[in-house]
Amino acid sequence: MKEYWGSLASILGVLAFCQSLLHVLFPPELRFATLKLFNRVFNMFTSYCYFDITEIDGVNTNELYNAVQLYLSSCVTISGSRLSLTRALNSSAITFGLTNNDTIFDTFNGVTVLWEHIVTQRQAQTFSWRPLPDEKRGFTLRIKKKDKSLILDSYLDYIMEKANDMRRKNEDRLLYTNSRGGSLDSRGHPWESVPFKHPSTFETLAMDPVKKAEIIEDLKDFANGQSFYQKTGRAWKRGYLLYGPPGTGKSSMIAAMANYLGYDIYDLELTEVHHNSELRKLLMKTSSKSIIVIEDIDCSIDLSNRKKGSPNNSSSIGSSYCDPEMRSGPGLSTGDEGGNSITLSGLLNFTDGLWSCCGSERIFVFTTNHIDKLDPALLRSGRMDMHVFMSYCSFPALRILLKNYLGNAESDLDEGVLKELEEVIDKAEMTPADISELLIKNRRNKDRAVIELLEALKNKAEMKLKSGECVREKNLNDVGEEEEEEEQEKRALESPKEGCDYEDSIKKEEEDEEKKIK
Ligand SMILES: Nc1ncnc2c1ncn2[C@@H]1O[C@H](COP(=O)(O)OP(=O)(O)OP(=O)(O)O)[C@@H](O)[C@H]1O
Ligand SMILES: [Mg+2]
Repeated sequence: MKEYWGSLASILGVLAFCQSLLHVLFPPELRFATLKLFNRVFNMFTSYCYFDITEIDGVNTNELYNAVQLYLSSCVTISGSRLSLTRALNSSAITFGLTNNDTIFDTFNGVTVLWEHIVTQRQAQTFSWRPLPDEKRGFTLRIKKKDKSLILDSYLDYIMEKANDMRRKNEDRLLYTNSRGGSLDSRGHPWESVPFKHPSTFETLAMDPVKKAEIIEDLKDFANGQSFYQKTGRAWKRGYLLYGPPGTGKSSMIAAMANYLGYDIYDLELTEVHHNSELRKLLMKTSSKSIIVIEDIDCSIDLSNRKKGSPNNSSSIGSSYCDPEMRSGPGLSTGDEGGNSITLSGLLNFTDGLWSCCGSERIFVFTTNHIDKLDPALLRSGRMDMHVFMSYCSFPALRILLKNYLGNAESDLDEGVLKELEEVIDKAEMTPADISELLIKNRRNKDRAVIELLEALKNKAEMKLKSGECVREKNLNDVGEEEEEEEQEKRALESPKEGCDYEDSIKKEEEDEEKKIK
């Protein structure tokens, strides 16, 4: 041990001697040039190149530093011996990062690179308009010289993209509304937002599994389809029309879509928009990766026919959304694209015109209870690419609801009861909303819940059957009466005798009248 300390002391002595020798040989003005020279010589012999990404670039925060930090948090496993944890504002997720002077290897396109997180104390505070942190932080990226041209640009692009994705997923998503009308907030923004916390997912959504899988696949293709849309010259957007009776899950489906893709939702209240130009401004202020929703579109705007009511092929709504008389009045619509009122054409341009392409990766979803009321122009592919019928509860959908509310695995349910449910469910025409209510009420007693549900379904099916029979009977009676009336009319027309009688009686009446006058 004594020897060890002895040799260490002599090494330190030699180093101190070298340092003073350097100071003598290289005065300060030469020192920098010498270091540069050393660096060059070192660079000539090393097979690596190094890139420094500092946290603060001059006085601005370096975006790339934050992106790298976030990106590396996806490479660092929780098993690491020491990790730094962060939770950003508006985020419910915790991310892991490298601590001071830690290193990590990453592989991109088959090339392995090394990242080092370097933290040093900042020298005495230099003058700055903005207070700088005490620590100087940065990442150093080490890449083999031969790989530099192969991956550097694409690797950094990939990191930025991945980090943006992660940031979006970690951040709470927002639900925007234009309920303030056309007025802007202090930042000139027409949308108001609240955190979006709807728990609906495709797993909890009760609908036909085949249709559900089709929609999920479509959404996945859309979200991963940037190059496809670029290649085919199409705007990167997609339209879904959800239609069906109330309580069949149209709004729940929108929430599930947003949760699946991690998109924000813009809930557009058309009745609050008064001009086409306002509609355009709202569109311009929506962000990419978002779902723009117009619920109950048939109630918000007269979409019966573009050609009807206006000389300019536009259906007017203006301030008269709910007044049928005013709605159909042709004089009301200016059809003015310049923006005196919202027109159907304005809405069509909103979804499919040139303006619809400002921003990208956007989904339009319209919902309605009455698809037949919508103008075919609105429904055509390119505007509404996928029409999804949300039907009354089917048997596969019922299974999902039972699992959601009662936690019933299929094996828990009695075979006989299942069979009865299957037989009666389609005849009952009950919505998932109605069934959900029944199940919530009895969720603490599973057996009772299933029995009551079965009873309710049977009653509803019976009522349906009876009302169906009544309607059929009434139709038959109506047809019978109509036929009889038709027969009488026919007879009246065909029978010349009856016709003569009628003429005779009129003649007789006239003669009586004359007699009276005389
Ligand atoms: N398909 C479904 N899957 C799961 N839950 C559903 C479904 N349909 C309805 N529900 C339940 O019923 C409630 C109402 O459903 P939702 O608001 O999605 O119906 P909707 O079709 O949008 O009705 P409306 O046409 O009246 O707007 C939801 O909160 C949800 O709990
Ligand atoms: Mg709804």
